[in-house]
Amino acid sequence: MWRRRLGAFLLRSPPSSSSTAASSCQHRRHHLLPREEPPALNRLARLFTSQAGSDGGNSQKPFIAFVLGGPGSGKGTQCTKIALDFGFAHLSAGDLLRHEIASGSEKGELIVDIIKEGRIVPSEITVELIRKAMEASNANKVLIDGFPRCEENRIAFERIVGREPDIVVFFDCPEDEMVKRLLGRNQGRVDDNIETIKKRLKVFESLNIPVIDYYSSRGKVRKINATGTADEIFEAVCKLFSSLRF
Ligand SMILES: Nc1ncnc2c1ncn2[C@@H]1O[C@H](COP(=O)(O)OP(=O)(O)OP(=O)(O)O)[C@@H](O)[C@H]1O
Ligand SMILES: Nc1ccn([C@@H]2O[C@H](COP(=O)(O)O)[C@@H](O)[C@H]2O)c(=O)n1
Ligand SMILES: [Mg+2]
Repeated sequence: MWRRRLGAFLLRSPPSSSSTAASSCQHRRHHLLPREEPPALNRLARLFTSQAGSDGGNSQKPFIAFVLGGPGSGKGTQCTKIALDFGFAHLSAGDLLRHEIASGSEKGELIVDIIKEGRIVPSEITVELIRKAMEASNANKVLIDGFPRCEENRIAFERIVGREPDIVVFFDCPEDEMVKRLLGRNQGRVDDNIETIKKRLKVFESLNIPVIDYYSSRGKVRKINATGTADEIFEAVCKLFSSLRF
């Protein structure tokens, strides 16, 4: 448990200020269960689910949701809410890369240059960070935010982790809205400037859309209209997650 908490503390984005009780999901499947279920309930839940136990024990394969969408479509914002309401571990590929930069490693120096250019970091690096984070979280349901960004990412994940996602959530947002949001983000990110944003939008169209098309052809994509307020979008997210069996 401590490993899960430490992992989550290190690897999750800080909760957004909009993640209030008022904005939490009206449809959520946890309404009848407290978030930290007592041990007896954990054991009972485990008997009735195909996945690992709700104490986070990941002795079986976790439920994996890839979360995709253009830059600024609101992936991080919605993942924070999903993690809170549905008990998912939230692993953001971008946050893991930024964490590597902050560590001062040699790899970090390479990564920061790539992020400034809006390009994609070599898949071996990103997948290894995700693999380790999944292991550290020991979670039975995981959101992998901002991954895979290209076919190379996708193939490397399948090879190294040995899994496909259970679902792919796609936040569909018009470009002008994404640009507006990114320019207003104000979190000191090296890629939140108009030059990098233009490059990221091109990379999204040319490399990420084909991955979404690939998963669509496999029936895994759940598209969500990402316009409107974060709370309005979360209503649609809640309908989706309440309908899932994990
Ligand atoms: N529905 C919304 N309406 C207006 N602003 C939003 C909405 N959702 C998120 N934002 C804001 O837009 C900015 C980008 O959101 P967020 O960081 O969640 O996007 P993202 O898809 O994770 O972007 P990136 O790919 O760059 O990490 C943030 O400042 C966030 O607070
Ligand atoms: N799979 C990924 C994810 C991210 N990157 C790089 O990080 C930048 C920021 O990512 P966000 O998810 O926080 O938007 C992104 O533009 C890429 O440069 C990556 O290479 N591979
Ligand atoms: Mg993000």
